[in-house]
Amino acid sequence: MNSITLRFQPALACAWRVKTTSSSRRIPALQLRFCYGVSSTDHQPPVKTNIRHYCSRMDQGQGMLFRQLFESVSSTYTYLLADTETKEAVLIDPVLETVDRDIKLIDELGLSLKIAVNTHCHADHITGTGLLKRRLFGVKSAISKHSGAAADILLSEGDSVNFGKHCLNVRETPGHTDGCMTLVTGDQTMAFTGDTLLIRGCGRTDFQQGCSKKLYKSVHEKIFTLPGHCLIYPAHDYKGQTMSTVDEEKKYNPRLTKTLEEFVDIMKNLNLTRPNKIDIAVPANLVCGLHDV
Ligand SMILES: N[C@@H](CCC(=O)N[C@@H](CSS)C(=O)NCC(=O)O)C(=O)O
Ligand SMILES: [Fe+2]
Repeated sequence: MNSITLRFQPALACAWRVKTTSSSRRIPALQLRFCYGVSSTDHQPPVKTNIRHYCSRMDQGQGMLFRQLFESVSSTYTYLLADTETKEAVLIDPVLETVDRDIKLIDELGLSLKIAVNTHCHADHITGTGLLKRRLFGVKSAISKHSGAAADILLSEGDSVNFGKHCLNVRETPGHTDGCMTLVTGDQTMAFTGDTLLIRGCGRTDFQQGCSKKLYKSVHEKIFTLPGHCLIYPAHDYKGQTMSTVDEEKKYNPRLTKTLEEFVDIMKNLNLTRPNKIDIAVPANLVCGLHDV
């Protein structure tokens, strides 16, 4: 019997589990992932495991809706945030292939998507931003002004993305790319770190404008200075982990706990393969993803 896990996580609960007798059973519009997932230790090839770290977030009575969504081909997290009163919503890092899922959820929840924001110009997948703008009236795209990409809103340090009474504050965190940003909720309880800080890892620095020294400085000065309890939500996870905290990463991140010199050396020797889609994703993402859609 296969166990499949819905990677669509409501704010108050952990992941839902569904038992089925067939691996081909389909549940439309929700992301399914087999319990036998992919995991690896740092720098090691993936191995099969049934380990899952589920995401949970206590309702803090602040009137903010939050959903973490997963795209399994590129292992990308997309985040939906909204003001529960005004219904204004923001999507962080939407993926082209999951735009239908995102629109369906936005409709079901009665939300009005205002802004689709990318934490950086992604190299491994095409952003869903351009298609969302075509499909939903009034949506604006946003990205860092240092990314070199076109968007309706070009963000820089100290800017904020507002939705209802909530906001995301921009912290520039270059290193993986020049235009990487970390988006921090107004109350500093959540940080969307893109590829700058991954759970127990970090973004690679061997292409685009990658620079390991810059990344180290960004993490230490702009992320590790947030409150220790601040939740970390990255753009990717390849091991089934869904969230972390500033304190946890300061203590256990196998790369960022090292000295700068050791970190630079680790990053030089990652020996990762080039992302499969880099040659189509980067040019597409420089024009909001609307590249031969
Ligand atoms: N194999 C994947 C690409 C995986 C990869 O390179 N991930 C990036 C983030 S997407 S730009 C990364 O920074 N990884 C860091 C790490 O330590 O894994 C593909 O072909 O798409
Ligand atoms: Fe990236």
